Amino acid sequence: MQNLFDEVDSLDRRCYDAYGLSEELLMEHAAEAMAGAVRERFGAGSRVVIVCGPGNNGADGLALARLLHGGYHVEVVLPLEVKSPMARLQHERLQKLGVPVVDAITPCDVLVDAIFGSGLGRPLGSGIIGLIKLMNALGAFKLACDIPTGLRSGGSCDTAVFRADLTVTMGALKRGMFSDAAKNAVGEITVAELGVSRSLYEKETPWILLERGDLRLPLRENADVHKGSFGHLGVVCGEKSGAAIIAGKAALRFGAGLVTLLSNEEVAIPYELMQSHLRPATVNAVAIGMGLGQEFAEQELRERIDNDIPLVCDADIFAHPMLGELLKRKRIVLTPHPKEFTTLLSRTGIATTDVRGLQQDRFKFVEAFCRAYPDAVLLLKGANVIIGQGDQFYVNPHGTNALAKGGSGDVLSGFIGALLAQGYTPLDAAIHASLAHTEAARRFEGQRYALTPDDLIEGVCCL
Ligand SMILES: NC(=O)C1=CN([C@@H]2O[C@H](COP(=O)(O)OP(=O)(O)OC[C@H]3O[C@@H](n4cnc5c(N)ncnc54)[C@H](O)[C@@H]3O)[C@@H](O)[C@H]2O)[C@@H](O)CC1
Ligand SMILES: Nc1ncnc2c1ncn2[C@@H]1O[C@H](COP(=O)(O)OP(=O)(O)O)[C@@H](O)[C@H]1O
Ligand SMILES: [K+]
Repeated sequence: MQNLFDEVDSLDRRCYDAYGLSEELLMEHAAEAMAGAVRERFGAGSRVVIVCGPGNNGADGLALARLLHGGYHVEVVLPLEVKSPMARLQHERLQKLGVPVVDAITPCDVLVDAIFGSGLGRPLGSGIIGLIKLMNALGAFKLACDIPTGLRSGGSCDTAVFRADLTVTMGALKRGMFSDAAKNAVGEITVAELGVSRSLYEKETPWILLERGDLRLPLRENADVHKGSFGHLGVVCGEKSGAAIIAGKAALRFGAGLVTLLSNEEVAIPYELMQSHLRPATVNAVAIGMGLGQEFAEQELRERIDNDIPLVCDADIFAHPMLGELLKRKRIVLTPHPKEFTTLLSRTGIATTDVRGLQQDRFKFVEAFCRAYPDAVLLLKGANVIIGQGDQFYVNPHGTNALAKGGSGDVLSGFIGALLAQGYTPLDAAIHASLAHTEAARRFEGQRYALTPDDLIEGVCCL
């Protein structure tokens, strides 16, 4: 797990006020970290073009130019007037060293974006937009200083955004770098320590980035066990039975001792799953919503979930009349995709927004929902999954675009249901099922376009 911050200004200030460090010292460390990243990947003499903006992001770039000049063939491009005091100081130093400042970007091995960082405060002008498009079209290795230019701190992107291969971010990980839109821009991310170790630079934060190694599988440790030891998941099987079948198969594969599809009529299902009209007494967790449609009358549905067993709720449940009733429950995991989350937000009166508005401010909307429903666990799907409960938030950035296919979400619901049935808390079930889901996708050996729900289900066999 790593910490995520919505701003680092207060962390920088603590370096000055509590640790007695100076802005210049922090900047030298920032530049040295980028220089290290270049040296690791490119030999002396390689061509490095550094595009520097008016503020301290530009100043970082100018300091980088000083560090590399002599060993590398460095050129600096200054599309805007150098403004901040630190940028002016670094610029003067470059002039004394004779580092070439050029008007146009020429072919190079490394292209560094130090135009804007955390200070991007208004929309990019057309000149900078054109420049970023040109930079993105170049074949060089692309390094972003702190944050790719065009990515705003809330995680939304301007008309153009620098598409980095590597972002060297200063001091700590910023939450905005883990929005869905940011995933196109940030590339690999490394954190530069700025003169004190990260543990001293960072403070407590409610936002956590999940790492692949955080995954806790439902391993079977005791020998004297039977199928009943691993829970019984009921999957409500509605109009589109395929969705419930996928979830059921996923749950069985992820360790649930028994899985029963709760259906209204006889449906053809794989032989390893069971089927029942009523909820068997041993069912200790229920998955509901996937492919539900209009199949059940409210009373019929209520009968299937009428005690306080944990639920995982997906898909059609967010538009269902019973939503309000379900949200009163204590043990519930909600797994909307962005469109479904806009429905959830509007039906709960928290916000009226469309998918575009939601995606521009995913973190804020998740916080607002979790404030209003502190018992519920919310898992907002997307390129970077957000999981929240109360005032604790986690981001799972490990999914790939191979998951962008019908049925991937049904598999996730099945995995969550399996962990609920095996006794995980709703929050742990959401976290570890999500990590298993993304890990299974990453380990798939075929092309990204080829991953099917069955591949994901098979994928959890060998994590
Ligand atoms: N504060 C610190 O202690 C450290 C800061 N560092 C660097 O400093 C950066 C932040 O520096 P700044 O706060 O100067 O911010 P930036 O360098 O990101 O940009 C601020 C400048 O750009 C202008 N600007 C903002 N949006 C614009 C737009 N759309 N079009 C044209 N001009 C625009 C502002 O008026 C201001 O002059 C970080 O991203 C990081 O790279 C690092 O050196 C590490 C230490
Ligand atoms: N580009 C992507 N990168 C990473 N994960 C993705 C991407 N697109 C979709 N996913 C994941 O795939 C799943 C899709 O779920 P959902 O849209 O509910 O599908 P369905 O309802 O068809 O099963 C979610 O877990 C989501 O986070
Ligand atoms: K930048």
